[in-house]
Amino acid sequence: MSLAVLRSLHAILADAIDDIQRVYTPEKGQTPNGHDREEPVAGGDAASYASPPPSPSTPRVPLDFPLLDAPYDPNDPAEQLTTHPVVVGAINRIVAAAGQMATTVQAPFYSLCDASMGYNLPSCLRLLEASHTVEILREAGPQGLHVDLISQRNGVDSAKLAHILRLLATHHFIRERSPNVFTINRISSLVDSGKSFEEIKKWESQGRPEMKYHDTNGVSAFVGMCTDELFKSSAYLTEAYLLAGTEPPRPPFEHAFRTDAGFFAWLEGQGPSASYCSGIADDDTRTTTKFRLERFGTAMSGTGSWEAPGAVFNGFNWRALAPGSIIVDVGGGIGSTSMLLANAFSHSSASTSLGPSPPFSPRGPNENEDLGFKFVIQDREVVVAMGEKAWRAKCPEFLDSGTARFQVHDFFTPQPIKNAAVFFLRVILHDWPDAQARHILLRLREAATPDTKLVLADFVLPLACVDADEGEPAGNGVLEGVDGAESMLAPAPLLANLGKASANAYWMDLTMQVTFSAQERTLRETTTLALSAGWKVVKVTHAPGSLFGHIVAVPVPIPVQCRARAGIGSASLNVPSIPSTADEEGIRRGKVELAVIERASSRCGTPTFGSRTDLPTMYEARARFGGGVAKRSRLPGLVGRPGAGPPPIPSTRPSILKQSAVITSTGTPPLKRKKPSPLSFPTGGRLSSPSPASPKPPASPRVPQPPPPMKRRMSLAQLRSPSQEDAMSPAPPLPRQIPPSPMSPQHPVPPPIPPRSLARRASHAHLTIRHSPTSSFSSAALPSSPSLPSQYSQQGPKSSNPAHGSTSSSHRPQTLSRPASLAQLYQSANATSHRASSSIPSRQSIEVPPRASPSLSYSPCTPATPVRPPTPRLAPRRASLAQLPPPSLRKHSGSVMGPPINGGSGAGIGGAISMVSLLERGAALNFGAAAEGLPQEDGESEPPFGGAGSVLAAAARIERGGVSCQGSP
Ligand SMILES: C[S@@+](CC[C@H](N)C(=O)[O-])C[C@H]1O[C@@H](n2cnc3c(N)ncnc32)[C@H](O)[C@@H]1O
Repeated sequence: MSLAVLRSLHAILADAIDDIQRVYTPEKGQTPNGHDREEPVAGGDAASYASPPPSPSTPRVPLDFPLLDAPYDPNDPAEQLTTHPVVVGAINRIVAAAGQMATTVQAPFYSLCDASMGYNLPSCLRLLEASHTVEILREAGPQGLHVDLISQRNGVDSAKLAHILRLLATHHFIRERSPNVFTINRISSLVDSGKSFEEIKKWESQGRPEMKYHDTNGVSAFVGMCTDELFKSSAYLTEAYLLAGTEPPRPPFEHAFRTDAGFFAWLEGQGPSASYCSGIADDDTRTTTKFRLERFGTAMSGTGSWEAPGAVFNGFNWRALAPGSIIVDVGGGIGSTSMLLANAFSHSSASTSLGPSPPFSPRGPNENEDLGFKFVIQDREVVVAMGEKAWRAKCPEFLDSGTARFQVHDFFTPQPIKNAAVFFLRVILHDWPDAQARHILLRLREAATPDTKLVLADFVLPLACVDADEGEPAGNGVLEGVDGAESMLAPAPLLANLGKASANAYWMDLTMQVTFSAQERTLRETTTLALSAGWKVVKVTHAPGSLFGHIVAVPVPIPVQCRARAGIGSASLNVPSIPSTADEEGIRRGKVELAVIERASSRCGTPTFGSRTDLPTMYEARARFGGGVAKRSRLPGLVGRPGAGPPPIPSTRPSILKQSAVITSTGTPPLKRKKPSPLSFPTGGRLSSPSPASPKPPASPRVPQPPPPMKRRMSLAQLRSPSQEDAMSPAPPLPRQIPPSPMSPQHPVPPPIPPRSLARRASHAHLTIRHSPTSSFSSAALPSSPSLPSQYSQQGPKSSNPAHGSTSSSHRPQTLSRPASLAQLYQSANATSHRASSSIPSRQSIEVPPRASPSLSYSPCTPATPVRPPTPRLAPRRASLAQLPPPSLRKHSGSVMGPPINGGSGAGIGGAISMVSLLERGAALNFGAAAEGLPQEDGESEPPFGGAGSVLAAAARIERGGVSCQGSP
């Protein structure tokens, strides 16, 4: 069965690559969408402005997919095509299938290593960003820079830096172009602030390191923040939830940074200083909370892009509202979403003041449309002041005309607007634990009329399995009648949530947990939560390619027990916010809730996760209708070029695939039809969600067109492009001969690939030495030079019997731990893969090491790779893990395990726990000495985290200050 699954995954990969190729090299006369080139018909439905007409900057085809080895260029037409919906869908399937495939075949222990030692990845990434190595490499140009020269500039020890950069290169974040010479690539170039290295150093010397992030797209700040305070916070998950025993648990962040001030209060300077780590000068501005606060603000500047462009318009049928309806933007921040809606549905006289128009003819709903909606944007005082200022500067007409107004309001207190048509909450609930979130919803329910709608905009986490009982009694019925609930992202054998392709939403979920004790929610969770506060969810909408959803709910009676639990009397809903239940438990719970709110209250003046920090320009507002271009990127050196069009924002990964209500290939019967939604809005409005029956959207390579939402589990075959083509890009298929799997015997023999290709992940590395059992050859005799001597080039006998390679441990291929050589192979494999384009290595390319041969199977270096003469040196052979008995593992784990090699998962940091901080502080060196002076953990001195194993106990000693390293995150 497993092989069958692998073949299915392989077919998904091949098919997805075909899809991409069709977009990048469409047939003559077609746009990359596969549409005939024609002007879209001006019309009234969503599809008509879902895609603007092709602009002069329409990419010329054929194109090739962007190179991993070249810097990211958002203005590159090939890069822009990556947001094409067919490409997005294909990418998702590739990421999901490849991730699942790798995890299926990889030795389980290595998967564990990838996850539990993956903490090295954010660590190295942080150093890359903080040492401004990306800027140094950008300035060095495409030839790259030797690590010694990088070291001379950024001051990081050259020998250490080489290994750090190599780990990053092994994970494809940078490139080792030749031995110890590194360049940036498509990924690391995103971290480029665009500032010159000298400039950054000058700011650092002036105590203004945050200047590096000013006027950037926020990626370098985001990476800095994630790999610093958020990474360290996550390491304390176990302390917070298991060992500390506090009720409710304090967020892991507070354990990591030894503060109870709350994340934002701490950022704002309350609580202990962040820079008391030994070895770091107290006045090093790079570790102060001021620096981190500034960095946070910049990091958040791009989070509006979580929401797929145009999603707010398709997430709710705004046109079904009565003219003059009142829309309350609860916790609306500076009112960015209201601004978009006001532009669309209220008098648009302000639009001229919003900046330049996009280069295509706008046909957004703001044209000739004035439904006279009124907007009330509620937030905390300090935010309201910021919002008013921003609107005054950009579109005072809306304020002057009364179309929009700001209102200071604490959403934990009774809602003052009693006649709202819509309460709109964008990324509010994800900031709060359930109790507080329920409280917010109850306050809105109190003020709702029978016709009031609640619209929640947040990530909607899918389950990792099929939600088979949705809507059925066994599933407790919460999803019964929820329009759109039956979506799933992928059929078997892929995970229902598209696995690794959806990772980002789950990263975000845990980030909300570790910083605020908050969370993203599944639809089931949100529906249950809403129901407990008197709201029945009736509809959920996702934009294609996004897990960010819009959830619509209508008022229903509040369950009695929820009124009691929340302190809401049965006679009146308008009650104090503290639970008034007389019993002790009620009082205790009330105090706990207040404590959570107080701890979190400091965030109210600060941009928080998901908040938009800029008002949209008219350009962006209109582009959002187009669904493809949202924000003018400020990527350094690459964007903002005169005349350059706006780059697309990177789309949120996951793609919702097209609906297909048929029996799946796995035999799943069609689920029964849901009851009609209680939302009785008339359909056919211009902003209604696209349906399969909608006219086909016009072609545009620049602005992706949304496929209809998928509602049913589909068969594997339907997952493939034809289903998407039906919906959005009816490209006449290329001669679509889906090749048989290259693994199958019938598959045509692909071009030969040199035997040195990294075709098989042998034990530990892709390096295999063929040696004779009788030979005394061992890696000890190998040169340790980063490059291989040419005489070691592929002279050895060809593998003839793959089985030979794995017969017994004594005949196992021996593996080497020579990072430079590994990198060299990586490079050659890279070259190979480029040559081979998208072909998947065939069996012919899989070199299973045979039994021994005294020769190495390496081929010569590519001409581009400078080869240094070998420096023979004794190199201890890294034993195959399988050869080592468990005690060796324990004793010599450091020498057994190599760094995770590509092909494994992303950096799982969940397992890092307190190890991280210990290693980070170098505290392990001092455990013994420090522990001597400490009281025993026998009750006399209680360990801070309730006692633990040795590492945790050591961590506890550090916490008590008993260890000489006073490290701090
Ligand atoms: C993640 S932001 C979302 C802002 C806005 N909805 C958006 O989409 O950009 C959360 C917002 O909740 C606001 N907030 C936090 N606590 C609040 C409270 N007790 N009452 C009202 N607003 C609050 C914050 O000030 C912040 O603007």
